Amino acid sequence: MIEVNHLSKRYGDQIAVDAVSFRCEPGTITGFLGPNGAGKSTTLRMICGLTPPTSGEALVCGVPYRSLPVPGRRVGVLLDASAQHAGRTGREVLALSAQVLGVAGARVEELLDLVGLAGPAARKRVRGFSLGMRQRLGIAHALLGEPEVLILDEPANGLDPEGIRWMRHLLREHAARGGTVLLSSHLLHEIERTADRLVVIAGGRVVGRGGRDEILAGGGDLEEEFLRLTGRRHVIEEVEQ
Ligand SMILES: Nc1ncnc2c1ncn2[C@@H]1O[C@H](COP(=O)(O)OP(=O)(O)OP(=O)(O)O)[C@@H](O)[C@H]1O
Repeated sequence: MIEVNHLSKRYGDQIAVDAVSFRCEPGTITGFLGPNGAGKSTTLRMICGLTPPTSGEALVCGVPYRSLPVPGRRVGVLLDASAQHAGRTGREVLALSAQVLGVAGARVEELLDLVGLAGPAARKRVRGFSLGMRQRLGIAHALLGEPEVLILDEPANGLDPEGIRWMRHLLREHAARGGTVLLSSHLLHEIERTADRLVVIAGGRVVGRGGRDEILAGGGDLEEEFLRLTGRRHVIEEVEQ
């Protein structure tokens, strides 16, 4: 469960996130959408205790993220796939975190296999990884502590079509087991297929929130609805004229 209550972040004169509220329930995948600079990453960083909010609060499993005794056991986070130590191999990255989380070494091998980084890839240093391989390692890292909540910022970035499909199944299975998923992405078609709930923000404010079918009840696709909600449709129409 994730609860975001009137969360705001101000940088100087600029309000990056403005009284954002939403909930992500167990057993659901929530797609978090918005144009560039809308405030998605800032919101996710505040939920994960990396950026202090100016006001409001975010609770994960009922408490602020930083109050969880071993956060990686409750919440799997992927915010920046390039944040891993470039000089370590994929196996080393996971083995170090497994020690911190008190996770058995066998889980590292299981995850390398699950994300397609077993064999020679596991011995390669992260600096030699493609973007897709970094994302796969980041997803393995998020899953390491068998958390019930997953918070993923653009996890499909750099994945090939097979990888995107694999991730969709992985997230659906996680939700089917009662897990909670919050997923930001610019891949609207993918979000439309994966998420069952949507939160749309623009200019730091929530402009749409609800079940996917409810939001798409007008009969349009998610791209149309996204452009309407975020007030960008007229910009596209001007460009197309
Ligand atoms: N550390 C910071 N200092 C100052 N301004 C910031 C900082 N971090 C984010 N911002 C500003 O806050 C706004 C929201 O940024 P954020 O990265 O949350 O957007 P986003 O929705 O994740 O965008 P994108 O889709 O491009 O990744 C932007 O205007 C950004 O410039």
